[in-house]
Amino acid sequence: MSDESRPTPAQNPVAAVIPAAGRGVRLGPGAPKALRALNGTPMLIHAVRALAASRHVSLVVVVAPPDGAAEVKSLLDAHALPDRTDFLVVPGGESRQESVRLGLDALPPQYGTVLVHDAARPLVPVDTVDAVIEAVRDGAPAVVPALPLADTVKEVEPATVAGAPEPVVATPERARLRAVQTPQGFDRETLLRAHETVTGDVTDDASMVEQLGLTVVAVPGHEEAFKVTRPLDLVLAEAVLARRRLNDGF
Ligand SMILES: Nc1ccn([C@@H]2O[C@H](COP(=O)(O)OP(=O)(O)OP(=O)(O)O)[C@@H](O)[C@H]2O)c(=O)n1
Ligand SMILES: C[C@](O)(CO)[C@H](O)COP(=O)(O)O
Repeated sequence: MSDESRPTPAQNPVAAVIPAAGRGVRLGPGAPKALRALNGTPMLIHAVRALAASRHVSLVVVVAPPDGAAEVKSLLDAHALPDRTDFLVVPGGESRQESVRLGLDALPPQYGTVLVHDAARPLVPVDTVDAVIEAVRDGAPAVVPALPLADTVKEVEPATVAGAPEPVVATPERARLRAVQTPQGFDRETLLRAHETVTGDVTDDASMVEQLGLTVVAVPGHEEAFKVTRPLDLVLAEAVLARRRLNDGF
């Protein structure tokens, strides 16, 4: 798209969909993961603030646990959030993919750029959010924040019995691999088409766009955008928040 035909930021506002309807099975027993506290504040509130910190994001759609929409609305009302951002809450579904689709269904028509961000990545820095938005506004139909890997990765023949040794079948060249984070950013029409067209299990939204045959681009991610998945991740998240408080001097 030429610079002249590209919509200005005012003509193309950004909405963020935050799927937060997961149970958090890998985190262990307790409340749905997004509602668990990090330093006394629900993980979801951290994630909402992280996205609303971008001055480009004017709407955040939270996809709540299926029977938790009223609770999530009360949580949003009870916590300080930027006045310039609008908030919507919708109930989620059985899978991440279904929850994202339910969030997309709630989007008003004026939003041409859409971010999809895991509530489980509560500490993503605003610079990462803005880098994704900028790449979409520069014309990419789909953008992911991504980091190089620190471990060597092996492809295995998965064991049929848990804990049994698994034959290694390949070692992909690590320099070409990236660990992909969120927010993932999209031209709205592309993301809607992907969700209408692609069936089957996927683990992120960008891979649905890849299945349409379109190019997805990666921009630098951030180590603080990690996903809170297992109990040790909670320890790391609280340590990051403590470090931020020290650096901010309060
Ligand atoms: N039915 C679902 C499942 C997941 N998610 C959301 O998708 C994001 C990434 O999912 P994940 O980290 O796997 O969360 P859970 O599904 O809660 O984790 P687990 O697989 O351990 O249960 C999370 O913000 C989660 O709330 C969702 O909105 N709806
Ligand atoms: C979308 C995602 O965070 C990109 O890394 C990831 O695929 C989500 O996986 P999960 O198993 O649903 O947590």
